[in-house]
Amino acid sequence: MSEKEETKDVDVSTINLKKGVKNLVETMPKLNKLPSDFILPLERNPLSVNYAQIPIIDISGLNGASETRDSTIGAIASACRDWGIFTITNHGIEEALIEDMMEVVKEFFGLNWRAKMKYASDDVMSPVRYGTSLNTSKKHNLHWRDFFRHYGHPFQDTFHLWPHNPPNYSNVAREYLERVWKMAMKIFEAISEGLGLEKGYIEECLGEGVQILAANYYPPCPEPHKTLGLAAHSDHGALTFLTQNGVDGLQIKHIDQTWYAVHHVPGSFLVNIGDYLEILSNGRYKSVEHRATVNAQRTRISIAVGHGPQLSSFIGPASPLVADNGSAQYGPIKYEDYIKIQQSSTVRGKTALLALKAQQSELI
Ligand SMILES: O=C(O)CCC(=O)C(=O)O
Ligand SMILES: [Fe+2]
Repeated sequence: MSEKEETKDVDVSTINLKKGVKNLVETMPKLNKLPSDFILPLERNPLSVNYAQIPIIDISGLNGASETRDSTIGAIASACRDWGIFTITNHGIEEALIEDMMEVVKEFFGLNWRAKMKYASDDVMSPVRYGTSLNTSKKHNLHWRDFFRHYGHPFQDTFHLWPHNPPNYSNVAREYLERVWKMAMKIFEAISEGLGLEKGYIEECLGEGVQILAANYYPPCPEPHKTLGLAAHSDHGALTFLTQNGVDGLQIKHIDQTWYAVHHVPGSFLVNIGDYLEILSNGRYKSVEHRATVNAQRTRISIAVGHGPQLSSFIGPASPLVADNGSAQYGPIKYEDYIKIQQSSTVRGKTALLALKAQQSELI
């Protein structure tokens, strides 16, 4: 290849980009240079960071005798305070179900682009949504990711809208999401108790609640050190449960402001704190900023399931925790409005939450 060809930018039209990065790498198998739209202003090579030693918690202790239960609640409370992310093991969801879920997600992404584009939407609140990058309706640096999202619990509202292809997708996803929801409620009980609240406090705040599944597909990338699969952000809900296909790529920004890579232990879930839990705890626990890196060799697939309050509810700190702190640090805001603000921004990080906090401090 001549010098000129090597330095030439790859021209990828907007139309082609809307079909996603999976389609891009498949239609341009010789692509060895990252198209300039994907180059992100990164301070340093995102692939050069160290692994974090995040806490690993055996949550079967929550079903044990009171001493074991208390020490498990204590471990969860410390992990929430010190890390905002932890690994849970012995959670009771069979590995076979997690593998089946990964398989149907993989099959969904394997459909041709026309089948997936049926679910394409620029509306961030669309109950079922396929897309690429962050927000294709707005101009911004692109990310090396295709995604597919839909609501889970409460199932009666959207189950009929989930994909019918692959044929077993909706049944497998339903079983998976029901089990993850139950597991999340158990952890919310532990977190409530760890915060000194009644056991059922958080679950009650959630009302009917909302569960959102995000499946992310990161194909091999020609220059992975110049871009990201997903830019730094925090999740808007209370807790997100993440599993992946055996390929690492998640990174977190620790309290010391350093980025660390996170290893996923097969069969476990990574659990991370989102903005709603930071708000509810009146800032005792902080949502963890995280991002996804990509690599040159292997496709990475992750499945993240977020849990938050029902969309119509007004969110704010738990009153017993406001009494302790003296004043409410955040909100109130309708949860649905918060999601719209957070999801529509092309500059992520924790900007939405910081704006909510700043707004509140002006009122105090
Ligand atoms: O792929 C990952 O590891 C992160 C996914 C994520 O942060 C999300 O879907 O919100
Ligand atoms: Fe996330």
